[in-house]
Amino acid sequence: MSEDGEIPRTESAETPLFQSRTTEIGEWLDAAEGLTLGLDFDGTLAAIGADPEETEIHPDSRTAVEQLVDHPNVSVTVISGRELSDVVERVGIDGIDYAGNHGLEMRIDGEMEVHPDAVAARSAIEKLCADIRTELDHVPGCFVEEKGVTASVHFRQTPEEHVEEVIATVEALSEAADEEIHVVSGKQIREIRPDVDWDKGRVVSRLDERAPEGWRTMYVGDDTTDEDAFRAVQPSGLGILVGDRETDADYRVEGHEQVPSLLEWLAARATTSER
Ligand SMILES: O=P(O)(O)OC[C@H]1O[C@H](O[C@H]2O[C@H](CO)[C@@H](O)[C@H](O)[C@H]2O)[C@H](O)[C@@H](O)[C@@H]1O
Repeated sequence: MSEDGEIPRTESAETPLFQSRTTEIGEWLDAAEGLTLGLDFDGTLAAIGADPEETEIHPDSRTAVEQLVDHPNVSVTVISGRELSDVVERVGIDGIDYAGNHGLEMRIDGEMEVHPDAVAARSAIEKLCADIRTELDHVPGCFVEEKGVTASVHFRQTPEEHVEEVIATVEALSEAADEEIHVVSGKQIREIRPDVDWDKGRVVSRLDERAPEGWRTMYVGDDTTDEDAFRAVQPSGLGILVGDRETDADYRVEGHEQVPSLLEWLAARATTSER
């Protein structure tokens, strides 16, 4: 660690494995008064699969998060691209905070809130979903997940020769929509979002602002939409990528299979720490 308590950042191409740096990460944790922990859902707490309806939190991650919740100096928030009600149901842990639709919807301290500008665009998103469904009805494996204030167009199960058409259609129909709509890439999906300046990084910054003095923030996620959060935790926080690619995260674990042991390590460390 440097004298000001920050861990020196590395080039993204050489992001070190979390497991190889537990000593310095432990020191970083010990230097904090408390931990604000942000966790992505799909690809992090749960494995990526063909059907988003079938996705479940890994049972060992659930147990580790439940242990973290019991610690008074740890605050956990699950921050997902899924609709808030969906991610709350799939995680199902009381005593933590949740952000859905990349933070356009939040449940903090049990209080629900939805970004007002996103609410205003809801009907435009609804109409766009209907148009995409009609236009792409003939494409096998392509489906639209309506999430209220956003939507995801899935093509994980779509034959390669149709993928370009899916992406081009989503972009063209979004461009032609009555309201300003943004199309954002995710893992084998295109997300349709309202014109609201909000992302997972903004959620993390908000959590930072409400954390007690001296607390530090860690964020764990796998997707490109998690990069906003990795940047937002800098300079004093830590970002942990699930996977291996160019990233602004500080450390990485190889895959979602390693997330339970990362959380178990944190839970054990939080409990034994003298904070
Ligand atoms: O922010 P996240 O919690 O990671 O949510 C991002 C998106 O996750 C889901 O889609 C992804 O997972 C699916 C199930 O494993 C997979 O089939 C799909 O290809 C992935 O992109 C979810 O369905 C989306 O709504 C979320 O935006």
